[in-house]
Amino acid sequence: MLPNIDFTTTQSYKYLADHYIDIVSQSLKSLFDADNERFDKFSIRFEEILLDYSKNRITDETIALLIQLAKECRLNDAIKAMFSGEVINATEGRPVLHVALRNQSNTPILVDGKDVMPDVNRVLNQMKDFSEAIISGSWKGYTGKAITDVVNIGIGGSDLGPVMVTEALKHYKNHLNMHFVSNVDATHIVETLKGLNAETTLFLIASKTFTTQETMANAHSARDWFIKSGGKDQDVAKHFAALSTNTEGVSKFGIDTKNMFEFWDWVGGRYSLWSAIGLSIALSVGFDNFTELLGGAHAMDNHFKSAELNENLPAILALVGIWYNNFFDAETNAILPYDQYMHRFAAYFQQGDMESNGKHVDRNGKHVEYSTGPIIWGEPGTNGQHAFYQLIHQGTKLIPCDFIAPAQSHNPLGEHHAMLLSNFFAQTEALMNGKTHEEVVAELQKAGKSPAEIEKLAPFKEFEGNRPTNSILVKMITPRTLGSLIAMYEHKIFVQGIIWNIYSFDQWGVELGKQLAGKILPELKNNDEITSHDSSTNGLINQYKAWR
Ligand SMILES: O=P(O)(O)OC[C@H]1O[C@H](O)[C@H](O)[C@@H](O)[C@@H]1O
Repeated sequence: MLPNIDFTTTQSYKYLADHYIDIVSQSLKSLFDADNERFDKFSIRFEEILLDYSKNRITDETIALLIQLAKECRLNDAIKAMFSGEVINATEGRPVLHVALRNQSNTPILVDGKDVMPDVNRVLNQMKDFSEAIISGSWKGYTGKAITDVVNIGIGGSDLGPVMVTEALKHYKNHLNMHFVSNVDATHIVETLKGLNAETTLFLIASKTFTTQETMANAHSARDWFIKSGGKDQDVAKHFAALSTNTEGVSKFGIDTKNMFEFWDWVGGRYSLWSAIGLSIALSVGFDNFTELLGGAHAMDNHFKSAELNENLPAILALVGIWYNNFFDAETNAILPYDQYMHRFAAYFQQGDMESNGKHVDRNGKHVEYSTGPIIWGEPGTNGQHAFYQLIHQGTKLIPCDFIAPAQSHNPLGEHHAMLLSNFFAQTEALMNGKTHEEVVAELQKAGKSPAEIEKLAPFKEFEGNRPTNSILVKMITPRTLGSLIAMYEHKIFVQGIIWNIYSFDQWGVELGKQLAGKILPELKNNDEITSHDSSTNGLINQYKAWR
């Protein structure tokens, strides 16, 4: 059982509310001036990851109170409940065990009294054999040729994780061409299949439920394309594999269950890249690298379970996030990787975080009186700097940012990496220090501006500063480091969900739109005028019918 505590009724919450009044008037700059130890105090090293959270609007007292808050909300009991396979996803009646998928220590993890590890290891071995056969070319297509192209068909968690990781680890990629089709918009599959050869193409149908409309539609279209291109029904087995929990659905579709890579209902869709859903990753970078990715995540799991809260990366990130979300009323959190390979990282955690903690009902089924999950967004640096950083620096909204960068580039080329990293360092410094009126005036004087001009221009050129950031510097983006980073954010999301007293592992909010689309689809089959909805929806449907 998860604890069930309204965090706003705790002692520490009340202290934090008072403490906020104290902190809100202080500048980050003055906090640094007052404490030489600040970086050492507010940074944590884990393997080849350094989290510097000193550029946050916090003091020793803030952290102590936030840790007390986590304790009052019985975070440690919640962590134990997750790792021991308790049914913590209560509204779906399931345990939450993505940690079992990367449990390289192989310690037993029980679900209904049965150790899940033998099944986890069996599927990992199946993935190993299959990926090795495809990569080596010993697996032949229906005309005897080796596979050259892999198309993963899936959406949401069955797409975002594989896309994000295969992009982030592109440096480790082999000769296979990877493609990802998610959108039900035919453009996605049509454009992807252009130029592909059915004889050398492998389709992975990735769907936990094997009922998702978009994925099923794309899978059927892929199969039709395969048959039209010359493949026969009996050849499907050589070109289609399924990654799913739904054996019946898979065989109904016509995929031999020998080509099915199983996972289980205790793996949430947005936590599934570690499962059979990660087969496209194993194909793209090889099984050894996939194992390294799992190893990095497992190391982070162990850290999360055992490190004291003041040295615990996911816990600290979560608590500092709560500080802004619930005391400063920050609505969003930007994730800004200074690494081109990680260009889908923010998009990945849009689902990871927003589908997990975008909830307004607490664990008692009551409407919460406080703010829960933040809006997650972001783009890789430095591109973001030339697009939306203006608002982060000078807008009216407080946007806590996570800056992520590798010290070493996979592509050392001239001064590029030093230039990239100089931006990474400069941005967090600029956001913290800002630029005072005096500094602006001095600069304009130096540029030869007249006093009148200076007076006019100065307000626009000033920066208030005091904008908080976390810096996450890693040695290099390797499969292991990436695995650790992903697991770090997963556990951050978990900690926040525990404190907000919400269920982070269901996603009922995506159902209503699906249901209504299911009702509307038959109404689009003929040209009859539609009157069954509100006037806006009727008007839009009828205009669509007139124009199509
Ligand atoms: O893997 P599937 O069963 O096809 O589900 C794909 C996606 O569908 C839903 O919209 C869920 O909200 C997501 O969490 C899930 O990842």
